[in-house]
Amino acid sequence: MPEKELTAVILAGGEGRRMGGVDKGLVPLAGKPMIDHVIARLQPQVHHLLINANRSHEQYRGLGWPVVADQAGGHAGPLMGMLTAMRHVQASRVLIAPCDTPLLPHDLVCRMWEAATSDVDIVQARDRERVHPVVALLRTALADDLSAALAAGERRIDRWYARHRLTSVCFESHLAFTNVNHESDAQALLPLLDNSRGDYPGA
Ligand SMILES: Nc1nc2c(ncn2[C@@H]2O[C@H](COP(=O)(O)OP(=O)(O)OP(=O)(O)O)[C@@H](O)[C@H]2O)c(=O)[nH]1
Ligand SMILES: [Mg+2]
Repeated sequence: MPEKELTAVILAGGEGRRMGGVDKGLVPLAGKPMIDHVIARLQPQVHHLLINANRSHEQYRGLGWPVVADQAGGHAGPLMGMLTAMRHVQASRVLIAPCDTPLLPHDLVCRMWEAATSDVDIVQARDRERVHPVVALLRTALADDLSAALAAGERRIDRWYARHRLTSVCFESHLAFTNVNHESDAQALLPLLDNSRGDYPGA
């Protein structure tokens, strides 16, 4: 079981360029903002949620969770969202997830937590085909190291992860990490969204 104060930080700080510059977390999907689907998946699994966004703060706050902007502007990418998350959370680990993966596993947190042994700094999610590094459980004590890496120009998650004690947890369903990058991805997801048990067709 995760420690009492585990927080999930949902990264919604991107520019949504492949969708014409929209605020992806707020794009309507099956009648609610995309990030609401992510919240619905994560809320039962953690103790607190935090939304990391760089615009539309009023709307995000309206969803009922605190909202924090990136520590430094300039759209430095997901690593900057991760740094922001680490700086805002007191606990030793923080769970990170993107705002555009509405089908996250129901057992995400407990499986990631199990893998976060004392000799592991970073747990990332994977399926049988690929890793999903934006779904991760990070040791918050890495904040200074990440801050220095970002200041030195690092923007690649995989390269920063590789400098630390990293492990992966494999989830069976590749659909669980389906993410929305284009308008057509959102359409393709619609039939899967009402399957609340998480055993998706084709999984
Ligand atoms: N905090 C923060 N999060 C970011 C930033 N850039 C991307 N993200 C988040 O990282 C996750 C994965 O990013 P993408 O799927 O590339 O989303 P995006 O950058 O908004 O979209 P594109 O502009 O089309 O690449 C999403 O949850 C984004 O919100 C950033 O500069 N800051
Ligand atoms: Mg991007």
